[in-house]
Amino acid sequence: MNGRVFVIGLGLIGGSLALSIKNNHPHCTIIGFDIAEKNKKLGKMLGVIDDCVDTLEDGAEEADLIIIATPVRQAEMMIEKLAQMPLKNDVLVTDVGSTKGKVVEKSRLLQEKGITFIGGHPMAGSHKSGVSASKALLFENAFYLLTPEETVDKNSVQLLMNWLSGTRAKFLVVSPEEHDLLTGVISHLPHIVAASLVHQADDVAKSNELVTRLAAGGFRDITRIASSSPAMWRDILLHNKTVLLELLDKWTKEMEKVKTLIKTEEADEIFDYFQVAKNVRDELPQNQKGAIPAFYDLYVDVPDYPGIISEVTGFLAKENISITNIRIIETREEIYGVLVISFQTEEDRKRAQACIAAYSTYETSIG
Ligand SMILES: NC(=O)c1ccc[n+]([C@@H]2O[C@H](COP(=O)([O-])OP(=O)(O)OC[C@H]3O[C@@H](n4cnc5c(N)ncnc54)[C@H](O)[C@@H]3O)[C@@H](O)[C@H]2O)c1
Ligand SMILES: O=C(O)C(=O)C[C@]1(C(=O)O)C=C[C@@H](O)C=C1
Repeated sequence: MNGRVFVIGLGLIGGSLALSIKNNHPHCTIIGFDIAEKNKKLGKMLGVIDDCVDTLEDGAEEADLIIIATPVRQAEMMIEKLAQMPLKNDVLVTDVGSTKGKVVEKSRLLQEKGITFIGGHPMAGSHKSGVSASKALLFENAFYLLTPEETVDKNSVQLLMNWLSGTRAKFLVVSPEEHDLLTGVISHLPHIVAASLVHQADDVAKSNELVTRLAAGGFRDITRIASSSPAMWRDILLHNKTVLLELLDKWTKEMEKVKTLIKTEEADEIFDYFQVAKNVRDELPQNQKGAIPAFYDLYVDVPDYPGIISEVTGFLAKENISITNIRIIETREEIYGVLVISFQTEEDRKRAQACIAAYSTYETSIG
């Protein structure tokens, strides 16, 4: 497709969408805008956008597709501003925000001007922020939720899906209310719980610094998402207030139930509690992103000596396997460490596992 795409907010999601659109529509022009000058420069330098503009007006006026990719309260402001600007009659406006109710409500300002708005939410991401973390295939196999109002015609929805086909995501139309309930359960509440676990550990660490040194494996897995952007999550909680207050009530009751089981030492019921959770968790689809992180981690048990990281990355370099992240978790202090290497695709992870097995005797696992 030809045309001009205007991305407002050059962060992880705006940048990833820009890359995926360019992949499938190489003849389109992608223009970027961000309140932070450095993000515009970085976006251009990394080839994520073709060009950038100084003002919202400069990018919006000639655009055929406008993507709002800022935190959700800023997205509302962007809609207000766009509704006061001269735009092309047939421009399509969409957003990527993690909440939909308030954004879609605000979009009626655009609809009153005859401008089509379709709420959108690619259901994959990362705890990393910023345009430098952008990936063209971040949304591959993930669900991409769309929340068009009834007044939006089907051709516009199809047109948006065509623009976004390079994401290789699976589109699903839901109402804004259903969206906010579902994401409240599988994304927003878990982020609150992850942050609360970190706060709790940090509190204990004030009197016992071993806590942070020992925090490995399980704690790191369950709290990875606590490293996400605080600005993004502040906005999400404020937007999805009603749903989250209800979910937090239910969560509190659930924790009370567990407390009682422990107090009364109900061994069989405690077993069942974990067994049911295990069954449900084990049945989650494996090959899709979404609630499952968009990075593929490989755990390598390595002896703890200087140069071990370059040794292992050297094996991977020989086979031309690129990595996106690497870190050591020290679970068994001074003897062995666990090297966690992240890859962009499942295929890269499999190749890496075979490569490490060929070059060394280090044990690997996929966590
Ligand atoms: N991170 C995820 O996992 C994820 C996944 C799906 C959807 N989302 C949603 O996508 C949106 C963006 O998240 P992200 O992870 O890309 O965040 P990010 O912090 O990486 O990027 C947001 C960008 O918006 C810019 N920005 C903020 N206010 C602005 C304004 N008024 N005008 C122009 N630019 C502005 C920031 O400078 C930043 O570059 C959020 O609404 C979030 O809810 C995030
Ligand atoms: O994988 C992560 O780090 C994410 O938190 C991604 C995640 C999620 O909760 O699944 C976060 C918020 C978005 O709205 C969609 C996806």
